[in-house]
Amino acid sequence: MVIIEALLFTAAFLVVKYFWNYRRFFYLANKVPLSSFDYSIKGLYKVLKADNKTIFRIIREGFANNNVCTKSWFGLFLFVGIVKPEDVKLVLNSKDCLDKPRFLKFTNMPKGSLFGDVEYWHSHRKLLNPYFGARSLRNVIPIFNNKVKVLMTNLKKMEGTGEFNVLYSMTALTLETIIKVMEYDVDLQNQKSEVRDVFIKNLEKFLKIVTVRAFKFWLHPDIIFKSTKLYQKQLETASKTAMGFSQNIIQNAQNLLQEDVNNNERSKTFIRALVNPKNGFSSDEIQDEVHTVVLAAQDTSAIASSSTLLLLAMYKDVQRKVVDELHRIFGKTLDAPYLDYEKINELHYLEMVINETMRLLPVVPYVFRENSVDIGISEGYVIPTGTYIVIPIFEIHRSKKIWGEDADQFRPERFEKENSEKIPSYAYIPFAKGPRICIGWRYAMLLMKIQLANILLRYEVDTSLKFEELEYQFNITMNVSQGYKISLKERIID
Ligand code: HEM
Repeated sequence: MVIIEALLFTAAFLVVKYFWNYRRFFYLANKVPLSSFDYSIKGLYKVLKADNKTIFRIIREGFANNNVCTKSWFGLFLFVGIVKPEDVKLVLNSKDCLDKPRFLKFTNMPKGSLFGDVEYWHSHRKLLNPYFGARSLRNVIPIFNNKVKVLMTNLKKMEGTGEFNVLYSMTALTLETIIKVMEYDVDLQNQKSEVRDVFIKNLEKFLKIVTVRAFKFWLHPDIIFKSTKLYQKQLETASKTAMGFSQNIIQNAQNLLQEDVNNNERSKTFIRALVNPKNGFSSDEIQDEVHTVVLAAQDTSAIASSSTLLLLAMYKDVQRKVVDELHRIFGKTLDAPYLDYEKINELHYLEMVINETMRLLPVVPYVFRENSVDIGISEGYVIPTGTYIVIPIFEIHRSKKIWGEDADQFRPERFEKENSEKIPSYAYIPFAKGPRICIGWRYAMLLMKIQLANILLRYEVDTSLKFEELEYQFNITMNVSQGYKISLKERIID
């Protein structure tokens, strides 16, 4: 009896001590408006059962009240979403908000520059930055052009066969391309679809597991997660994705590095820089960074280009304008010539279309930060230290307050020079912004423009899907649940 009393007393003491130590945190959190998330038993049961489609819906519902900031509690974890571009700007540029939330670190995603601690991130980002600048990227444009030609040969097989999910072809392309940029070769695009799609379907499953785990906080501790079937499934799916190639990529780069060392030159490619012992990265760090870049590059660009094709298939008038621009630049041809850096930069209307697509269908719908000091935002609210700050790109991109009554409509002309000048800074952030802006944004835009120019010159793209009927699911990235179903017909040039 005495022991139980002592235990109860200690437990009560620890609870009081916890709340006393965090009294400022709870005081400030209390002032932030509560989201419309359903905290009842029924609501929590819904989360317990949620699939990736429902998770997306639940997060969206949380922002329905349109406040400057909105909080949700998951146990003692405080999530605060911010929607005003000026607050987003403040957070994304603050040196005190560079970290990713602890809950993402529970997800066993590779701890490369995407999810690493700030110190770790800083050294990796510094090393990688020069290789993703405009000058260095000119060197990879030949790879992009070559890989897109392989894509075109493979798409020929789909011509006239009815609707198919173009995401699989796009993912095979982006995966092969990033691996080639890392100076290794895999032949995925030419594989039979059953072989090729194994990689892609496993990546999809892997990301679904990561998302489900991130949302179900009771699965965060490794000791619990590792005893679940989900963990076995995660290991199984990871080994069947591109992550299975990482050792070959690294080994190959180590061999190639010798050339740079012999010629006494700076490492020619980022993969050689990464494996260069002079830069002091451990083998685990190198492997995680390779996984990160492969994961970050492949799914994202494939979704963005598939989404663009899907919207162009729905909006034929816009497709016509893109093709007019292509004909103006390349002549009335079915076969795109080699696209160099200068030619790619002439594709202004195509760029507006890609921008408008990523506004309506942002590939990364939410980004997260954790603040190491209290952060004051609009209307006097203060986000207490240690909050998981949510930047809901999807909501910001669809906000009627920012974009007007037609915010839900596909209208690339918003990005015409004179109109885009009126878009508030940080209202359009498909690649995030600030010091942790997507390192691959230029890479992605160049590759997408080459792909789309090739496809749209040759094919008229069609779909039976309607924009208003699209449903979305959250797998860290955002996907259209129905798939990116399009059909291809050879274009008739008038
Ligand atoms: C359309 C394509 C892409 C989109 C929409 C996209 C979007 C994003 C976003 C929103 C972030 C910030 C994530 C966060 O702060 O939590 C990010 C980070 C990152 N992206 Fe991308 N990305 C794309 C393509 C790429 C490509 C092609 C690469 C590499 C070749 C890449 C590599 C990375 C890396 C390494 C980071 C982490 C940057 C850091 O924390 O410093 N991404 N991306």
